[in-house]
Amino acid sequence: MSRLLSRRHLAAAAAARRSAPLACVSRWLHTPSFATVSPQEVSGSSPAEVHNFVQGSWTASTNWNWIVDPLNGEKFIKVAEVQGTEIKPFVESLSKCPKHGLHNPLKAPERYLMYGDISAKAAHMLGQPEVSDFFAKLIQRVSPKSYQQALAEVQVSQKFLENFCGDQVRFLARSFAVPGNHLGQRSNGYRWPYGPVAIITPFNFPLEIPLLQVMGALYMGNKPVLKVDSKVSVVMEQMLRLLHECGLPAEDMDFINSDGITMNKLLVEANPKMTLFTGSSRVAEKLAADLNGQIKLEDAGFDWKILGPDVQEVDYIAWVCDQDAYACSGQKCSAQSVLFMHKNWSSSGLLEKMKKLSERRKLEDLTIGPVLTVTTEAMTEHMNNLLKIPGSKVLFGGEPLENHSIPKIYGAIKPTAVFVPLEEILKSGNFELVTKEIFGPFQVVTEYSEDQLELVLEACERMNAHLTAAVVSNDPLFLQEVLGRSVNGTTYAGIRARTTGAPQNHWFGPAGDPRGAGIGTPEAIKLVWSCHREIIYDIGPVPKNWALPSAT
Ligand SMILES: N[C@@H](CCC=O)C(=O)O
Repeated sequence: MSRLLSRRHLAAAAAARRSAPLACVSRWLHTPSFATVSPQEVSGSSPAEVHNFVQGSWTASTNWNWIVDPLNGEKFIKVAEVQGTEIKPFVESLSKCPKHGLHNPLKAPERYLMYGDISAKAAHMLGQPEVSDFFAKLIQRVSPKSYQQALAEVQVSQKFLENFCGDQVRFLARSFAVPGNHLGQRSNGYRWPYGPVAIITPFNFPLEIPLLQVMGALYMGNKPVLKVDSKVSVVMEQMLRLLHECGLPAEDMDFINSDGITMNKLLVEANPKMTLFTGSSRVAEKLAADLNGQIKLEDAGFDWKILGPDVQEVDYIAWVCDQDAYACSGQKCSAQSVLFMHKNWSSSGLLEKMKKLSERRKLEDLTIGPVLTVTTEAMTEHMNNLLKIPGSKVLFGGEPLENHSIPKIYGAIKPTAVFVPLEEILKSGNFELVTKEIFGPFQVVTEYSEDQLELVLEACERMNAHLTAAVVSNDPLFLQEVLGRSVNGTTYAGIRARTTGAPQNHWFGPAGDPRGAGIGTPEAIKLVWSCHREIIYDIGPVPKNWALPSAT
């Protein structure tokens, strides 16, 4: 089936190349060898197809789910979504993997080296300009963001793969030994896989999140089934083809497209030993209950930034605020949702500069664009609710984007900032509303005076998701105070602090929740994708003078 399908694909691709006009031919010439789509060619008249991969083969399904182009509403990608009645091969595939995994420190250790080699090849391939360009453009088609933002995602993924070349995968599974109490006894601590696992990832980082998580799972010896939001799964489908070309064994992981209900059914039936979920808190809580807590989460964040009393580098900080709140149209789980500004900044011109920067953003280059999970009406309604709070006002934005063909199901709004007084934010009737995460280009701004830092810290304490944060100050005592009394998992501190743009070398993940997952670093991989196993060797000899003790 696999060969058949991929041959069929290649034939179709070749036919497309042959019949294409000259401009298209040159685009196809630049399409990488593993690819079955061309980012420039995908359209209503030439739709892309996304398949599933299970038990070593590419498969279709009885049902195609059409994805619409977020920029014009045209049906442009059809995804073979597995139905509830079709999950058997996926259940069987996962159950083929034992709990002790495909490899572990005492079984098939050569596979750690194999994954070092696969990573080296994949890093090299992804580093080729035509390949990174291919992925950046494909990301742009399904999760509209500027070319630079899309490319950054590819570069983070490429560097991550470089980090785990050579011996670096086996070093992830480094064990330790502690001397025992008597001759022949010692304890060894090992990083052990979970075996069959599942990964569910969202639309906003179509490559970075699924790739980093799936590779981490594989490195530690697990067999994952991966489900990416169907709106963007074409990107990871193409990446999987690249990985196969780089030597990823076909049986090591499965790739499924389905709706949430079918995925839930699969999880309940296949019973993976660990599920990693990245996405909304609502779904996260449901999964945690359905899967009896066998889950790790990287859920939403109402991420905050505090500007300290020392006003400096206003232009730079305005630019970072603009990037943090509005790059990718605010659709990063790390996006700045609230800005606490010390009163010293009021006369610095910061807010005017932020307004000017937000006005540079335009749909043509996707520096602002469609919001995939919140409609324009919902964002406007949220803003109007905030405006009912005494003392609140629109600082800038607040209007729908104009002259576009973004379909109604998606949102389209100008970068928006709403001011709400700090005392009002803290009132119990308002707090939930003000700290509701809007996954779009939307932030709340407030101000605090010297004696109100307590209130700011109280607000941060009362929030219930603690992903990223920024403390913008070079005052060491201020930093110490704020950092010592907060919990966010990825916190930037200092005058250049930001909330977004964590590369592969910064742990990225929430803190303050025992289910919190991380992504990117060796620590994140070890924590999420392996558990501790201790083997206590006690091989003797039994002392010559040993005598039977009395009963205890
Ligand atoms: N690197 C991205 C987050 C990726 C999510 O897991 C950011 O910093 O916004």
